[in-house]
Amino acid sequence: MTIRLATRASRLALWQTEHVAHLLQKAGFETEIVPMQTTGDAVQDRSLAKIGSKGVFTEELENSLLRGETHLAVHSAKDVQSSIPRELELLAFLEREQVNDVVLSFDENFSLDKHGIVLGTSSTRRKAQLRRFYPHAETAEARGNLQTRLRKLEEGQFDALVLAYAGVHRMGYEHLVRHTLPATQFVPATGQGSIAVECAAELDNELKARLKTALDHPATHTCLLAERAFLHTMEGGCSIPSFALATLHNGTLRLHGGLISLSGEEYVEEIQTAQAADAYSLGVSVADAVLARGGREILASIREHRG
Ligand SMILES: NCc1[nH]cc(CCC(=O)O)c1CC(=O)O
Repeated sequence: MTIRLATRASRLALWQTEHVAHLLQKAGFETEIVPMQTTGDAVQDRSLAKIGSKGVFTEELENSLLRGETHLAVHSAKDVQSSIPRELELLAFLEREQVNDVVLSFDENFSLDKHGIVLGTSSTRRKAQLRRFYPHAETAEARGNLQTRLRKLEEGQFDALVLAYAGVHRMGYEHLVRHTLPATQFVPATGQGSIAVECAAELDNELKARLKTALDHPATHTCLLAERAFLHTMEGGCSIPSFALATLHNGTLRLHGGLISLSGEEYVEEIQTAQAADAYSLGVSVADAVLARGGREILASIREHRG
């Protein structure tokens, strides 16, 4: 049978969807890739925090699932909103790769320690983390897909670009990496480095099970459950500077989550562990602790700032 795959049309999205198609073909399925434009692709002149975070990269793909035009939608797990409609289901998370953020520059001698450097990023989390850990650096808006951002870097709109290693690796830009930011400090966004596969809840159960077997990486799935429960409990979506990274070792799940103010001054982090079976409640518990220990005030000041 032919599985129709909904995807954004960016090069990164197509790479990720081809990867999914390849795994499905190995499991005996035929595949057809159906690229589409999303609001997030169309609106390039405003930061994501300003267009709103609710599914700007996913909604059009989800509508195609709901209309039955495609069987699966392929997303960067990071771009999937923390709660999805009941008619849809997150079926699989592909094995996660290196989760770190990295700094890219055409200048081989680029150093983060230099004064007056300008770093391109469109993420509120990265801006806030840079303000906290590299206060002498300036940040500049860098919206658009990876190719657009690299073009802006090449044009000299900033000295370096901060990106997820996962996308840099998938696009073959590793030769431009000058720094790997430690994930203990620049804790990544929920889901960074994994690919999420979504389907309509009403898709045939036996087909769902076969697709899940072909695609899902159970350890990654467990980590993402905890991170997504954290994000959901934080009530802030992807436009607030929250971060969460779960790791699984010998059945023990560890979740490092937190929230940082836009200025980088206020910082609340929490690390807890639990059994893998309790992934969801671990995410809720870490978020509750962050909110109780000052996170609520940070969220309120971010909302006030946005107006
Ligand atoms: N928000 C855009 C986005 N969504 C997923 C990735 C990278 C790939 C990944 O994290 O899986 C990126 C680019 C970036 O943050 O540098």
